[in-house]
Amino acid sequence: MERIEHHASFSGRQEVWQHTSRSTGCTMKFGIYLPPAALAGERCPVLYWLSGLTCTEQNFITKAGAQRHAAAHDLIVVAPDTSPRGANIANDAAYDLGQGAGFYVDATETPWAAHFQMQTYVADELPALIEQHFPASAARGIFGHSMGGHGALVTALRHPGRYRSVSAFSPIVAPSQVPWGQKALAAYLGNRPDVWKAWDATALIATAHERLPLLIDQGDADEFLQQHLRPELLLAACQEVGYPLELRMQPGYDHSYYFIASFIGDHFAHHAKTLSASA
Ligand SMILES: N[C@@H](CCC(=O)N[C@@H](CS)C(=O)NCC(=O)O)C(=O)O
Repeated sequence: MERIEHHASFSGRQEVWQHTSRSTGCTMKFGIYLPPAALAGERCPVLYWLSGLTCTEQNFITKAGAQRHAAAHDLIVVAPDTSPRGANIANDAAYDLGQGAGFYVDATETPWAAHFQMQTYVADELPALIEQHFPASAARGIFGHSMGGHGALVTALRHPGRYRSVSAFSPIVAPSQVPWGQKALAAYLGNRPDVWKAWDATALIATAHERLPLLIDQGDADEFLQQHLRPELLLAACQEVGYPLELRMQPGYDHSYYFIASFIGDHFAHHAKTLSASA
C-alpha cells in the first residue's frame, strides 16, 4: 500500500492510495477522506462512493464537494476507481466498456474475467483493506452515480447485512433492460439475460428481504434519463413489494457533477442518520 496524494481538507485529510489488488490482479487506486475525528484516532463509519462511466478515483474527490459534509458527520469516505487498468489489461475503444466501465460485476467471459472482478473488489477486498489500515468502524454505507449508482444498489442488495445505508444519483436502475447495461452485461457475463438479473437492482428488489431506506436523486434534464436510467422501472418494482424508496426528480438538473454537488449534502444526512447512530 502506498499513499500517493494527501491534502488537508476541512480539518481532515483527503488522500489517494494505490495497492496491489488480489481480486483484479493489478494496481488499484482509491481516494479516502479522513474526517477530523478519524485523524484523532476515533473509529468512524465508512461511506463507499462508486463513480460512473469514464471516471477514475479522482472525479468524486475533486468535483462533488463531499469533504465538507464528511467532516461535519465524522464519516470516512472511500472512492475507488471504476475498473482495473493497465496496458496489459483488456479494454475496448468505446467509453462504456472495459477500462473505466467495470459495472461493478465479476466478469465470467473472455477476455474480461482475468481482471474485471469489481464486485469482489468493492464488496470484499476494499472494505477489509480499509478496516485493517484506517480507523474505520464496521458500520458501512454505499452510494454512487450512474453506473456507480447501479453498483451501489446492486452491491447492497446482493449483500444483506453488510451495509447500513444506501443511496444513489442518476442510477442505471435496470441494466438488463437498457442499452448501456445490456452491452456491458453481455460482454462481461455472456448473452445470458437470466444471469443478468442477479446484477439488476430492479430485478433484485422483488426478492429483497432487507429494507434499507433508499434515497435516489435524478435530474429531469439528464441527457441519459429516457434511454439508460429509467427510474420509473425501479419505482414500480419498489411499489410492488413495498420497498421504501424516496425518488426525487430534480427539475432542470443534468447528469453532471454540478447536479451531484447540489444534493450531496442531503445524501450525507441520509447516510449519517443510520451510520452515525450505529458507529
Ligand atoms: N459520453 C460521455 C458519458 C460519460 C459520462 O457522462 N460519465 C459520467 C458518469 S456516467 C461522469 O461522471 N463523467 C465524469 C465527470 O463528469 O467528471 C462522456 O464520455 O463524457
